Amino acid sequence: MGETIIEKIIRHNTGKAVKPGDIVTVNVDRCMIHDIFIPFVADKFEEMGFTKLHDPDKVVLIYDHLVPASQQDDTRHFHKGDEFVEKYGLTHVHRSDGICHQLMTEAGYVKPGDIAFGTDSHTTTYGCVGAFSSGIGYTEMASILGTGTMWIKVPETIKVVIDGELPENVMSKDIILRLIGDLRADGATYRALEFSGSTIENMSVASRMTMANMAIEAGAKCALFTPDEKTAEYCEIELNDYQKSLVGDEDAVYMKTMTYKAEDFVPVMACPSQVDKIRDVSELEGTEIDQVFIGSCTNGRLEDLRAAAEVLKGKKVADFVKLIVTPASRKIYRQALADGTLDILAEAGAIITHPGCGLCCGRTGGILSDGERVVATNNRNFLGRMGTSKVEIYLASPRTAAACAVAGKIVNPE
Ligand SMILES: CC(C)[C@H](C(=O)O)[C@@H](O)C(=O)O
Ligand code: SF4
Repeated sequence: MGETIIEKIIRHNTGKAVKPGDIVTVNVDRCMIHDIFIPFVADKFEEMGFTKLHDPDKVVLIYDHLVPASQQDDTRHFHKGDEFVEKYGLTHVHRSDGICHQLMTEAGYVKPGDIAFGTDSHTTTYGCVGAFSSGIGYTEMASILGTGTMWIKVPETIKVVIDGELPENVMSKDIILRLIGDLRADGATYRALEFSGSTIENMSVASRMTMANMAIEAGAKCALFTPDEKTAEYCEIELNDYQKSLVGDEDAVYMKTMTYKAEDFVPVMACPSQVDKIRDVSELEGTEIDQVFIGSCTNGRLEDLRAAAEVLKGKKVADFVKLIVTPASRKIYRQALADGTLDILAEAGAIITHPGCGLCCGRTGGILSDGERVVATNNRNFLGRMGTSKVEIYLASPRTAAACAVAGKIVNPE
């Protein structure tokens, strides 16, 4: 019988064919811990009685949520992390290079077909290169650090097929928002989302990353894209036979299949304060806004900044609106600097910040207060995430967000 991509990855890892519902132990190829959780992971690791890491090479520590510190207690996380690095010999450490999910594939830590875990819900992101990756808690992470293994229940797979050419003002963010609206926030709970079709094949790895990143907003355990030539180029590798085999088989068993025509997509937004409250931007036009945020592990990549720059070129951000732009990594920051993208954004009146999580989780720079409205390109519009609980967060694509910044209100990108 045929297999879905997740079933192939797990079979390759464990040496045994699996079916949904099986509980198996996998060898973890790479794991990621970020600054918020390192103190808890470190304490739990020692509490469990471990005295050395199973394999320091498999561990990546990234400071991103709290960098640079905005509250006094933040620095405690860095000190605790630095102690752990010293004591256990970690070598893959990033202290201000960007957001964890960007760095894990950008810096080459996760490759197609790998199994990776991270102490963050958006760890699903690495499915963009065809890896099985998922978020876990700090106790599970401590156990992985000591044993190199992790148990999982093999998920069922929902197949999503998208064919055709997207309208010009539509980005992959609009697709994943629409899908979350259709599935609802719990519609893919503990399932793998497997994407295919000509639209997906024509999409950049960066656009696939946006979609894999948000899979968790429908509850998915992971998202999977078949590795192809674009993936190989992005990962700077040649795909081996195993990696090339990561295609859902014709006769694989899927929980269900959802089919879309690319031409039918329009710019959309997730409205306050649920990720699955999806409306067409045209239904919301005219709603006044106070701020726009373009960044995060969802949409802080070069193509996102370029899309915003295309809209903002030669224009100005509306007087009363603050536009905050946060590249997802130092590499992206420097590329956007070198190719003039940041200059276009600065000229238009954007506030450009250091790479990191920044405003996405309401930490550094730009929190809002009662009655204010923000259009943002990140992945969650939960109550209180970017300021007080009376702030309204509308999630959108970078193209839509940039158009709103110019108009000072919600508008469709041209
Ligand atoms: C801080 C962390 C636990 C959290 C997550 O897991 O997603 C954060 O990254 C977020 O996006 O809300
Ligand atoms: S950018 Fe936002 S969503 Fe991504 S890891 Fe950071 S806080 Fe979480």
